Amino acid sequence: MVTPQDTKRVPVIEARNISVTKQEHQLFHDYSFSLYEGDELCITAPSGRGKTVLLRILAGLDRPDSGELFFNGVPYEKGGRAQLYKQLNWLPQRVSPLANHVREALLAPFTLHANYKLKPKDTRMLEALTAAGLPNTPLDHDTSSLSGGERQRLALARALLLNRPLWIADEPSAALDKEHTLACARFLLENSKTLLVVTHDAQLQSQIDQVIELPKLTTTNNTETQQ
Ligand SMILES: Nc1ncnc2c1ncn2[C@@H]1O[C@H](COP(=O)(O)OP(=O)(O)OP(=O)(O)O)[C@@H](O)[C@H]1O
Repeated sequence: MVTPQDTKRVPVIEARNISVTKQEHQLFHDYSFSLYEGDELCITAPSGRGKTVLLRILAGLDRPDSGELFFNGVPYEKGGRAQLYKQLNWLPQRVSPLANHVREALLAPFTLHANYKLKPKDTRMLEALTAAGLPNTPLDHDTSSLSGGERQRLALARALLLNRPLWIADEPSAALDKEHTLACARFLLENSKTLLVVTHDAQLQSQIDQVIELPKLTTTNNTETQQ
């Protein structure tokens, strides 16, 4: 939601007039979107409308067919994407444990040079697991034995350890029950400064400040508009 003050503020993430077609089906036409620092925003829409496609574009992982993306006013193509990657905790829909054991799974991002100095100690990792809803999980626990919901919570613990201000999460509660969904919402809200979530989950939506429905692309008089 854009307020009069927002006209002076620079969005953390801005998509300007993006268009995207997948398999001959246009998902976005001249679509614009802004996320401001401190926003807690949820995007919802019926299945297949393009929520994941949009999120991946905003997260700098895919490119639109046309249009521009900006991070703090800097075009993704001119350094904005690189700046975004330093600030972003990306929580994808399908979580990969990234390693055979919990400790290595949590440490995976810290093997990268950019994160190496932030490598957490065991005590910090155990605290993060507890905060993310996996208490009493040994660090040498085999990740292949984790359920889908436990994998999602492992990804939350990993994100917590990375300690970044901007969180983008795609269906973070997809494999969680009611109780864990509420805990997940609290966790996301407490640990992010700016939060963008895609979800169908009414319970998760109810916890988040703003909910926007992704507009449907309609065709009228040969003119396509995003409503
Ligand atoms: N890489 C791709 N190649 C071809 N088609 C794709 C690709 N990614 C997405 N699509 C198509 O784009 C459409 C939107 O996909 P997307 O995953 O964004 O939907 P969604 O709104 O997130 O749906 P859901 O709620 O079911 O996850 C779908 O029809 C999908 O098949």
